Amino acid sequence: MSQSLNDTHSPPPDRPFSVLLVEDLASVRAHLANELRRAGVAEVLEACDADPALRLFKLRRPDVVLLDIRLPGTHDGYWVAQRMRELEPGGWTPIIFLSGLDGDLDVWRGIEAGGDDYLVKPVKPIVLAAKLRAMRRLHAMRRRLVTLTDELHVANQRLNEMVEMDPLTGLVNRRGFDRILHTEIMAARRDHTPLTLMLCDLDHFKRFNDAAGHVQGDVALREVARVLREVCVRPRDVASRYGGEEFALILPNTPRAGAMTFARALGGLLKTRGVTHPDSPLSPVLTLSGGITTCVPDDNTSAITMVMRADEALYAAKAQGRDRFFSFEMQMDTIEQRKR
Ligand SMILES: Nc1nc2c(ncn2[C@@H]2O[C@H](COP(=O)(O)OP(=O)(O)OP(=O)(O)O)[C@@H](O)[C@H]2O)c(=O)[nH]1
Repeated sequence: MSQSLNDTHSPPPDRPFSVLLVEDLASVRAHLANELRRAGVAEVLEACDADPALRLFKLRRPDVVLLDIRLPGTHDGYWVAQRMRELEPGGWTPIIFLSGLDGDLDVWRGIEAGGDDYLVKPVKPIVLAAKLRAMRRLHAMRRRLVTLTDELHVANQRLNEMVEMDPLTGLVNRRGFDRILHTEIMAARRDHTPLTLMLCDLDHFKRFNDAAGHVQGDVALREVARVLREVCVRPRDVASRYGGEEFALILPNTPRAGAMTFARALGGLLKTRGVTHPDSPLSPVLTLSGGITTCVPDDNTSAITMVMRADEALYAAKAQGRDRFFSFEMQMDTIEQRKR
């Protein structure tokens, strides 16, 4: 929506009102320029034929164009109006045709070519002033509309962000996670690149809450979120709050070995932060366990299968003593080797 209105051709909002006057006869041009200034136009840009008119239009972005139909050279005013319209896709600078011709067909051709109004020469000052007033009014309304559209666009963007944001931690929430994981699976399938999903769960967090209280629990969750944001250094890495004290990391273009290095860095950084755990049988500071799955997605890969695999690996990490990361695929490889 904003794209169509707020095009690059829109003049800056606080610029004085300007008119581009395209007229080949110097005496008529001087007279009209004078009348325009008397009518309150701050800047009158003057051109005598097609090329300088288009150059000025591109460069100075006038608010209104007064355009003579008959111009010297090969191009007439209709042609100039069409080029002007092409130069501002989505934008709309009012164009008023000027001509000694007053046939109905000329009016028709002028409007067809992209004109908004038509003035027959010699132009009466009072008529010129009235048309300008009308165009200025339209111009002001359009500016207001552009501003409102911009505001609406910003508000919509903010709303979209809020819909996918977890309020406690500021991380992407479950809804955002679902969307992004789906997108990244499609991208990795297309590009044949490895995608890693890591589910992390804080260890003995119930005991944390029970001993320190929920408010301190929330503080700890925010600190964990900060750590996750810090380790997600690549632009497409995403840290999300999957639910409660569970977090999910989506790491595009990350093979198994890279995922393990990442997990070690994450566990190490969380320990360095040293969030005191008041009642953990494992460690004096908060720790987490993680389940990892890595694959180059194919037609059978879905968000559900990836989450199930990461969850299974997480369950194994918890069962084996917590404060560790397990990879679903590495576990599978080990099982396969044992079978042989
Ligand atoms: N403070 C706080 N606590 C939360 C929030 N969401 C979930 N929790 C708590 O996280 C705890 C999760 O407990 P469990 O699922 O039993 O897991 P755990 O105690 O961490 O045990 P393991 O995962 O087996 O190590 C519960 O006490 C929840 O109340 C939250 O937003 N804030």
